[in-house]
Amino acid sequence: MIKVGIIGATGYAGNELVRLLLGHKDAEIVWYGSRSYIDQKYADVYRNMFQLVDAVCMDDNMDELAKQVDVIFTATPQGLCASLVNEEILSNTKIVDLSADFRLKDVSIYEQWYKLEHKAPQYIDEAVYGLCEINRNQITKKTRIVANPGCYTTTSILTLYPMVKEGLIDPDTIIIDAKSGTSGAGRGAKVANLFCEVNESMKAYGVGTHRHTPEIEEQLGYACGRNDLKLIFTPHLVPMNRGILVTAYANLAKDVTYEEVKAVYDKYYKEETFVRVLERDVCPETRWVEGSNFVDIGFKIEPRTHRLIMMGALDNLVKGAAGQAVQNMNLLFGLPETEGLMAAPMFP
Ligand SMILES: NC(=O)C1=CN([C@@H]2O[C@H](COP(=O)(O)OP(=O)(O)OC[C@H]3O[C@@H](n4cnc5c(N)ncnc54)[C@H](OP(=O)(O)O)[C@@H]3O)[C@@H](O)[C@H]2O)C=CC1
Ligand SMILES: CC(=O)N[C@@H](CCC(=O)OP(=O)(O)O)C(=O)O
Repeated sequence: MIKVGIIGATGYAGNELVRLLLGHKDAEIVWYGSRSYIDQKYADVYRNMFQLVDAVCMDDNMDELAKQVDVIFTATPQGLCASLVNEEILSNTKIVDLSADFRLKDVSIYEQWYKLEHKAPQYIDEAVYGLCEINRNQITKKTRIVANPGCYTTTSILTLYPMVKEGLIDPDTIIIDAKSGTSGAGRGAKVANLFCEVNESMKAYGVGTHRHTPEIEEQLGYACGRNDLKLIFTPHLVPMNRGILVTAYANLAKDVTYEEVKAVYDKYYKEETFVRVLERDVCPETRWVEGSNFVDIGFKIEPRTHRLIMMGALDNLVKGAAGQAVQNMNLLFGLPETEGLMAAPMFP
């Protein structure tokens, strides 16, 4: 049994980790970390766990936790994991960090976009960017830190990656329009996320400045061998609980047919359990992936403007956070990658 500790178990991503790990046959949660609910029963914070979880919440003492568990998930705000991690911890356990602390390889870009001083830059190089479908060979029993990609970035990169990698689109013309449900903003109380502020409305935010922009640029830059790739990423907040929908646009680099584009997507994803390339003219919808670890992808060639329109949908709390983190844990311990993750999407 893999012993698991979760720092940030009382957040939305943390609760989703708990839900998924309860159904995992090789993992046992032994530490429900919290800042605000220490000594309170976890099931009193999240009543969906009534009679399923007896444990009380513990503090975020990562040094102590590292001695007790095989893997720690940090589902905490940006900067916290980097401020806690040290060599002794990493000699005792593995870390899957759901925040962005180890995602960007250039610390100055992290500090510029996150407006935070990075407290552990010495671990950035060894951390593996845990986008499993692309980097699974780098995630092994020897890996100590996995930087779990974010929700917008997972959707955007998986949707665009084959097209960029195979040169079907001009990467300098990429525009990503993304939409997220409100759980993407976390459970913490913020006026902007109150019911009346979000319900019956939609808005763009972080326009031209959203911190996921350099993460997508870096990863798609690797795909086309460029370290200067720039693109436009515009997120929107929509009044639903879960889900990310990405619609991405780019100029075609050459004339292509539907069959040629489909063949490229199939080349990368036909064998991937969690990436579903949809049938011709079917557009992904968040409702068809909700509660699951699937990413649905569709596309349309737009001949009038010689562009390709690429679409992707996933559940921000599952493939966009906790599900991908469990997928990474499975890889770290040599388990079947799909263990604990094969629940079908729920509907309605
Ligand atoms: N929500 C999403 O869709 C996604 C989230 N992520 C990332 O996952 C991480 C968690 O996000 P999310 O669950 O939404 O956030 P929440 O705000 O819902 O939860 C944050 C968690 O971190 C804990 N926490 C906050 N501050 C501290 C601190 N100083 N020390 C210890 N624990 C602390 C909170 O504890 P308590 O409640 O007890 O105070 C809570 O458990 C973030 O880095 C986020 O960017 C990534 C992809 C998607
Ligand atoms: C709707 C909403 O507010 N979403 C969050 C991003 C989700 C997230 O969790 O961020 P990471 O992927 O960086 O971990 C935001 O835009 O800041």
